[in-house]
Amino acid sequence: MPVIRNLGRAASQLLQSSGCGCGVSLVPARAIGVSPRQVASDASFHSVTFSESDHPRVLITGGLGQLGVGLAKLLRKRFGKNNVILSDIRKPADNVFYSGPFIFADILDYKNLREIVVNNRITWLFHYSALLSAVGEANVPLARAVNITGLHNVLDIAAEHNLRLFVPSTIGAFGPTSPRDPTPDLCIQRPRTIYGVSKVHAELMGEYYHYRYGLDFRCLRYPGIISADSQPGGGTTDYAVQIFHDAIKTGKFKCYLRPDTRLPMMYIDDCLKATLEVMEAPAETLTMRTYNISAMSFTPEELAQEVQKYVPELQMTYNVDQVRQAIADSWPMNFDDSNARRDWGWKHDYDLPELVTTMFSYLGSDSRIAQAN
Ligand SMILES: NC(=O)c1ccc[n+]([C@@H]2O[C@H](COP(=O)([O-])OP(=O)(O)OC[C@H]3O[C@@H](n4cnc5c(N)ncnc54)[C@H](O)[C@@H]3O)[C@@H](O)[C@H]2O)c1
Ligand SMILES: C[C@@H](O)[C@H](N)C(=O)O
Repeated sequence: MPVIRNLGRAASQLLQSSGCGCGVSLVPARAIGVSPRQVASDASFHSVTFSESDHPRVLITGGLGQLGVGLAKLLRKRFGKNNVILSDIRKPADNVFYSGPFIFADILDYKNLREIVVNNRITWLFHYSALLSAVGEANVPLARAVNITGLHNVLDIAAEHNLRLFVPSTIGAFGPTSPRDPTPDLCIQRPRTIYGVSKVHAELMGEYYHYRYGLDFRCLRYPGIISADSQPGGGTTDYAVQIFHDAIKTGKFKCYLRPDTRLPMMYIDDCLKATLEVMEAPAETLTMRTYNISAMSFTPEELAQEVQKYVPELQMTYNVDQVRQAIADSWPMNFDDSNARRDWGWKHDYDLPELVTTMFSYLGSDSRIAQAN
């Protein structure tokens, strides 16, 4: 690491002393200039007033997906409601809109994103916008735009404005030639989805900006995330959320992955806790900028067995979707997160039994569950 950091320093010193008079900056070139469009700070969202405090002022992009609303809730508890702005290109539900500041932000609109950061004096950015693995394969040009061009916009704005930037990566950043059981932080990464390719790109670009421009980039590779009060956005691990809803509603679940498909998974509270922890970790504790995090790993068959403790009559059938099966077969089965545990004390709270108990207690104990107990 120090070698690379020194390389970056040496390169900028070389440029600065080159005598070209071109005033080489440590931030990306397009980040220098004046935004032609300035809007009033409260023009497009409601009731945002920041109190003077040491708290970071946070922007979450792509915040209306499976993870963003929960993240906003956690961050608002910690930093104050008005210090956390949720954003997306979709219309928020009433309860989300009235729970704190919300703003329209399209990450493909560089100038607008920059205005939002400037006008709201943003200091931390959580970049959640993305097209996930399955929807990415269904629309590669859009996935490329959102996941790669959008990331470039975010990186430049973050570097220019000295933001602490969190970008989630994924188990999908690995591929069939990666070691799969377990998968360490540093190994071959040759994913075969546009989602995975874009996430490896994000990891590498973020780390490059860190060493080249001093950007405070932090990245966790999430497993498949399981949540009760938000729906997944079109990934390969979505079955592990849907099974709970279908078990309760119909007592039947048709799984699109083979029964023995093992993937790393995590309950949403652990995922969001890890995200906040890595953002708050002192920089000197981070020996890396991209970490695996892990909690549990299971197959559809094992999940069904655990669900059947609550819904014994659950009928699980399989109708394999070749696209998602091929993706899952190329992903890690178990994730090695020993570096996160060592460096900043990562520790998960939920294993499979606690996950299933928590999901059923959130989703309501209807007659099926009552009968089982
Ligand atoms: N959910 C998981 O299991 C999981 C696992 C690993 C990594 N991640 C990563 O975490 C992040 C959040 O995941 P999620 O599950 O909430 O995703 P999601 O698909 O549920 O939500 C993504 C959001 O991005 C928004 N978006 C799309 N195009 C946009 C644009 N041009 N500008 C702004 N927003 C745009 C969408 O409207 C959507 O609300 C993603 O980066 C994802 O790759 C998620
Ligand atoms: C694993 C993760 O990145 C996402 N849930 C997907 O399946 O695409």
